[in-house]
Amino acid sequence: MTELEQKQQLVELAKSFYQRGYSVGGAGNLSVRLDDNRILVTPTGSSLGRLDADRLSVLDMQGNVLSGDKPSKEYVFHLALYQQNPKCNAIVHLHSTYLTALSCLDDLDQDNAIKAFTPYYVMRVGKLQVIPYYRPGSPEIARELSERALTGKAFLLANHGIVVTGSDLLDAADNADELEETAKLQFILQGQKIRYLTDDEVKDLENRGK
Ligand SMILES: O=C(CO)COP(=O)(O)O
Repeated sequence: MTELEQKQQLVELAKSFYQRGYSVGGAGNLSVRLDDNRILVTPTGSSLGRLDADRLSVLDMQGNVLSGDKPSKEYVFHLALYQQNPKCNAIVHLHSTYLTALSCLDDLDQDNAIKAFTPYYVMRVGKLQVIPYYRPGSPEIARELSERALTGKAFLLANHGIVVTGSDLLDAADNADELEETAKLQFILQGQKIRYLTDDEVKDLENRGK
């Protein structure tokens, strides 16, 4: 893909999140690893529904702005994940309704906030680690994520939202979709007796990939 195509794809996927109600107002941010260790990231305060490809921020790995508008206040955690995990090539951060609702619950299992009950959750995401609450934009979020960068693809920021990574932007977006749907199902099933996947069923899925 050319750089222009990568920018256009980011604008298109961000709009899709916005149109489906996965982000409202100026919430959420997306990024992609470009060549030469540069990162494309959404500008701070921008609506995911109204991005302009020409104004997306391009950063180097030290966080210097090479072109475009001022980057998302969360660019530090995006860079931390790229620096720590060479397989992470795209990141989606959303305040989508069901995952954010989940992030506000007390007593979540910090190692995995959603116990597997559908195969695609296992195949795409695997587990959902919880990051303690810090204010949006806090460098502490970057510190916590960099410590866990090699241990999973999805992280629930307590009282805030979700961070999902992928091998490219389509993969990260599909992972985010799957995760939001899984959180929605978990709320729909609340109070009912769920048949969780067994450890053997989970292992079988992990060995196959998606
Ligand atoms: O979702 C957000 C913070 O967590 C939005 O911040 P930015 O507009 O700076 O990207």
